[in-house]
Amino acid sequence: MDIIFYHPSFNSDYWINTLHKAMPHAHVRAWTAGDNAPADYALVWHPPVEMLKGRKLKGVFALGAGVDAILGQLSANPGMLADDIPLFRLEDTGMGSQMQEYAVSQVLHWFRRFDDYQVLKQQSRWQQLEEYAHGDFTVGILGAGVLGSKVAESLLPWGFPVRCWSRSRKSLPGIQSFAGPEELGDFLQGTRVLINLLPNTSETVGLINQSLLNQLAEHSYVMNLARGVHVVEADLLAALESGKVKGAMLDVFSREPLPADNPLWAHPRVAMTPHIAAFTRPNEAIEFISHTIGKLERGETVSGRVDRVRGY
Ligand SMILES: NC(=O)C1=CN([C@@H]2O[C@H](COP(=O)(O)OP(=O)(O)OC[C@H]3O[C@@H](n4cnc5c(N)ncnc54)[C@H](OP(=O)(O)O)[C@@H]3O)[C@@H](O)[C@H]2O)C=CC1
Ligand SMILES: O=C(O)C(=O)CO
Repeated sequence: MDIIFYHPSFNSDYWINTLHKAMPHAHVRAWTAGDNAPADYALVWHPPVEMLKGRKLKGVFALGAGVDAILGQLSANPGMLADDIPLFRLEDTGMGSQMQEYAVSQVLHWFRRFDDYQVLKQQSRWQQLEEYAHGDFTVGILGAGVLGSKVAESLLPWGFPVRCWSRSRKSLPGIQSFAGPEELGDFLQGTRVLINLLPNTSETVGLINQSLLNQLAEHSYVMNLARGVHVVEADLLAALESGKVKGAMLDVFSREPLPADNPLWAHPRVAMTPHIAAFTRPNEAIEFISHTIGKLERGETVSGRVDRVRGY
C-alpha cells in the first residue's frame, strides 16, 4: 500500500515515521512536485492541485476537521479529484478537548464578569459587581457535530442551560436540541452566549449577521470557533456598539492573518486568538487514519466521509 503525504507546515518526518509504525505494511512518502508515482491514499492539507489531479486513489484524508478549503479547491479545479474517490476528514483527533478548554474557560470568564473587573482594574476601582445567575446565562451552540456536542457536554457540569442548533435533531442528555432553519429563531431566543461550531458551507456563510444577533438575549456574547466567514464583521461591530452584544471572543476571521487595519484589533470588548482553538493532534490523527484505512481495506463501513454536495 502506498500513501502520499502533504501538509504545508506539519513535520512530515514525524508524520511519516509514525504512520509507518501504525501501518508497517504501508509505504508512506512525502509528496513533492512532479511525483506521479502511483498511490492508494493521500493525506493532505491545502494540497497543490497537481498532487491529486488525475490520480486513481482509494481515498483522500483532509488533515483537519473543516474541509471548506479543499472543497473550494475541488470546485475551482474541475478534475482535481474524481467524484468517485472518497474524501475523509478528521473527527475529533484531540480537537474536542481543546474546544472544551476554550469554550468553558471563556464562558466562565464572562459569567464571573472578569471582563468587567478588568475594566474596573484599569480605572483603579475596587468594586464588587452584582453576580450573574446561571439561569440567565443560556449557552447556545451553532453546530452539534463532533466538536459542538463535546463543547455542549462540557458546559453542563457548570450549571448553565445549554442548547444546540443543527440540521438534524440531536439527542444529547441535558441539552435542548433545535433543528433546521425553522427552529433557529427559537434557538436564538434567550441565548446569552452564542458559540459557533458550524462548518463553512453555502448555507452557513454569513449566518451570524444583524438579523441573527438581534434575536439574542440582551447583553449577549459571541464566541466564534469555526470560520471567520460565518460572521458579518460589520454587523458584529454594530451590535457591540449598541450594547446588544456585550463581548466577543474570536478565534477565526474572514481574512487570516487579520489585516492590521481591521477595527476588531482595537475594540475594547473583543478578545482574539489567532486560529488556535484546536489543533490536529498527530498521534490521535494517525490512529484515526490508520484505523479508517484498515476498515476501508476490509470493506467495512467508516465514519468521517465528507458529503461533497452538503459541504461537510
Ligand atoms: N478554530 C479552529 O481551530 C477549528 C475550527 N474548526 C471548525 O469547526 C467546525 C465543526 O467541526 P466538527 O464539529 O468536526 O464538524 P461536524 O461536521 O461534526 O459538525 C457540523 C455540525 O454543523 C451542523 N450543520 C451543518 N450545516 C448546517 C446547517 N445548514 N444548518 C444547521 N446545522 C448545520 C451539522 O448538523 P447535522 O449534525 O444535523 O448534520 C453538525 O451538527 C469545522 O467545520 C471547522 O470549521 C474545527 C477544528 C479547529
Ligand atoms: O481542522 C480545522 O478545521 C481547523 O480549523 C484547524 O486549524
